[in-house]
Amino acid sequence: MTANTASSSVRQRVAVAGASGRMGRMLIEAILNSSDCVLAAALDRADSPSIGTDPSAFLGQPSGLKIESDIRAALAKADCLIDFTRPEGTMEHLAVAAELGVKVVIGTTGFSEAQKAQIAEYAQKTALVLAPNMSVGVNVTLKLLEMAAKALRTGYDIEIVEAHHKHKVDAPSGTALKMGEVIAEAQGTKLADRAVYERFGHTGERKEDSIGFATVRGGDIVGDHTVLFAGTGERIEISHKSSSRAGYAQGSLRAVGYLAGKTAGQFDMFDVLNLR
Ligand SMILES: NC(=O)C1=CN([C@@H]2O[C@H](COP(=O)(O)OP(=O)(O)OC[C@H]3O[C@@H](n4cnc5c(N)ncnc54)[C@H](OP(=O)(O)O)[C@@H]3O)[C@@H](O)[C@H]2O)C=CC1
Ligand SMILES: O=C(O)C1=N[C@H](C(=O)O)C[C@H](O)C1
Repeated sequence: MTANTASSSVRQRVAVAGASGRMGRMLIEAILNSSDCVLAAALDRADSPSIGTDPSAFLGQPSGLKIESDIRAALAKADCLIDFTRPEGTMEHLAVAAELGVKVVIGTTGFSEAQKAQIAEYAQKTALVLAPNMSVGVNVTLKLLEMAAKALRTGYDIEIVEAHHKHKVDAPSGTALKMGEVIAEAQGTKLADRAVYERFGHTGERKEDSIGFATVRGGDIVGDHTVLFAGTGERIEISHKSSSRAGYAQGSLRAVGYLAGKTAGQFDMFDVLNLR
């Protein structure tokens, strides 16, 4: 069977960057099974062994497309790019998308502050969604954290623990950092003034008002996040655990649909899911 790649006027034509990556494959599967999107192009780096192969061959379901490396040619065929790659790759792709007015859903994590500022500038030229976690469950968890952080402003020490697979290259995860930002903001503060990313040796007592981060890496853990509010005589733990990447892909497709009516501006999953 030839998969869902035939063009239709109402369906969003989607290009996927990092097509042979963990999320790239998940996204391709989700698009091929979607009635709202068609797979318009699949991208990988020029030196990737995947170039020239069918992006859905791994599903045993040919798409009729070939993975390519020319971002400009790929985006000429698309309404929206979904990018889960690395910060440097996303920045390169975004420059071209902004020039061509192609919308972008960015799932990549690990951006520097300078890169985030550059993304905000590109958002003046095209519409984009940037979120470190596209899953509905994680974004609802962020809202729960906002509420908890307001109610537990004093008397509770906050620690964020995240666990991911052994191939993950950035730490703490983008989601853990976002959790820290949401909590700090709900408490009228800035994460940069409170974050403690490392502890080793004779650290002294816990710094008052700090938000601590701990990172676990191993095996095939998809993504676990726990925020601990540790008080005196009690503690509250708010956890989210992903057992599949499908939720990230489904959230990304919702973001594509959300952007369909937009021409410029930066949005996140709170906008897409109407959680703001
Ligand atoms: N927002 C969310 O919901 C989620 C975000 N993520 C984030 O998405 C990103 C990708 O994760 P994952 O799929 O696991 O990673 P993978 O390493 O499995 O896939 C990354 C893909 O991007 C390609 N790539 C790497 N560097 C570049 C570059 N400079 N230019 C173009 N393409 C590049 C890789 O190609 P090659 O193999 O040749 O290097 C590969 O195809 C990470 O930042 C991760 O944190 C992940 C899951 C959910
Ligand atoms: O690299 C991953 O796998 C994931 N990365 C994102 C992050 O850094 O928060 C989202 C999810 O946790 C999976």
